[in-house]
Amino acid sequence: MITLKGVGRKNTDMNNSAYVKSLRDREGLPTPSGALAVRSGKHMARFAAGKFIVENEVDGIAYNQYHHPLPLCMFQQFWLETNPFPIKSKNTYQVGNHPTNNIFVSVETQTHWHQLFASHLFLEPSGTPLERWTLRCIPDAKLSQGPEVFIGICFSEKKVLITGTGYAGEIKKAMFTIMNVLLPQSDILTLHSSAVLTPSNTSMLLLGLSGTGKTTLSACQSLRIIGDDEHAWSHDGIFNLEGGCYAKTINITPESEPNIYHALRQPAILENTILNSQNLPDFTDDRLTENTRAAYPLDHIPNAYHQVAPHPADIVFLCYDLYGVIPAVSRLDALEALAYYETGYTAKVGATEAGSKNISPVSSPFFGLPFFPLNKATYSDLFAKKIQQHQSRVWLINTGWSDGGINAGRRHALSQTRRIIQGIAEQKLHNLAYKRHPELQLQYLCSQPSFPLNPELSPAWTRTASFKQGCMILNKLLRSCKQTVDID
Ligand SMILES: Nc1ncnc2c1ncn2[C@@H]1O[C@H](COP(=O)(O)OP(=O)(O)O)[C@@H](O)[C@H]1O
Ligand SMILES: C=C(OP(=O)(O)O)C(=O)O
Ligand SMILES: [Mn+2]
Repeated sequence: MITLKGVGRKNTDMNNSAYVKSLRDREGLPTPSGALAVRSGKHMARFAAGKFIVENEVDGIAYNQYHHPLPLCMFQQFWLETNPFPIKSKNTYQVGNHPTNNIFVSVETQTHWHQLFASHLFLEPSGTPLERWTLRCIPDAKLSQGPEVFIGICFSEKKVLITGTGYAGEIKKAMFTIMNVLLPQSDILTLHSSAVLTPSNTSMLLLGLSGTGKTTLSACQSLRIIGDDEHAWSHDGIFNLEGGCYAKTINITPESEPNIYHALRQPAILENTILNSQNLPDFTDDRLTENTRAAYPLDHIPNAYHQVAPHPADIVFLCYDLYGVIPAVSRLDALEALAYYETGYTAKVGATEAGSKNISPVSSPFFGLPFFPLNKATYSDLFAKKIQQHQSRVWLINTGWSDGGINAGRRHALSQTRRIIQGIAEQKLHNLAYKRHPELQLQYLCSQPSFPLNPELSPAWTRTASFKQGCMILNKLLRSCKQTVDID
């Protein structure tokens, strides 16, 4: 019998049972820390092109390259086609850590490890749900007339169907997409962000597309993690939609990211990490994928905060700037904040989306367009209203490339970014000296003895043609922020 240590306090029974059954059925291997190493199969990244939403069921869906319309009868047919596949495991969870603004989802999986994933990422039911959904995940199913990978959402029958992919991230992101449709109907803004509680008992949100640092920066020694990826902002504060984290593990070390590294213990899942002959994970090995992932309950991070948190005093946009034109940290006024929120300039990094192996600049409104299916005005208007109502300060942090950009510069150091986040949380950045950006007009923090920054935009760099070219592209994006433009 396998003994369990360090199990988080939620979903404990389900965690234990799915973990043990997964090992029993040889779905994965136990690593020395007790984490379960599994492989997701051919697809090891989110399928960006493949989500379908049944048509004519919800007002305001903006169908685009991420969300395609599907007739109800097709969805029903696909569902029936998965009936012959044995369901190994079934359990019900809550999505949304709020007594009333939540939904219940019954998760049916073909493997125990996908159920274990659901038990880490979702919550034990305790509230009163707005709706009750069913999610079926059958990686082995090949639909007769469907695409190779199918992620379908049907609002009338409250069903989600995932076939053709075993990448566990699809499970959580499908539920996120549903929450992004349901909650705004009650004036609740949903955000692709991590969230932390600051020492002054306010919350801080960190919005960003995949790879910009949400998970890493939320797992920090001095701030309390609320969640690493999906949050909602309601009239009573900020709450996590999830109950666990889904962290990238490539090149992780106990020194670089101690909280996350130590969270990789029983019954965490390691997805697509290669093990050595002693079953020890080799986090440097990217032969399977660079997008190696770990899923674990929120309680695996010390001092996690499980309540509805106070309204955010500070909101940070994390941007992975390839051009090196965005300074380490800038403060945005309300108009700038809205423009950057609607534009979501950043880069796609690290193969989180299938097909995006190389880094490319992208505009992804709300820092996550693939998960926000409603008309853009829904999210923009709510964002504008909330920051105005709660007087939240908005910051833009570049976690990407500094002076010289990706071709000639270096990435902003994680230690410096952490120091900036800490400075914001402790309200130490307000009274420092700022400069006006020569091309983007932002007010950015300059290096000063009480808060050294290395590098700051150097005058030599700002005079170059490359700098001006990068700024021109970004300015164009910001001006055309009403429409999505892929600029690669
Ligand atoms: N300055 C920086 N800020 C944040 N992350 C950084 C920085 N420099 C390097 N990184 C690395 O970038 C990755 C960010 O990934 P992650 O936190 O998982 O992003 P997200 O949760 O937004 O998808 C991590 O591997 C982290 O170590
Ligand atoms: C799981 C994901 O989240 P992130 O990469 O933002 O952590 C994803 O985008 O597929
Ligand atoms: Mn993340």
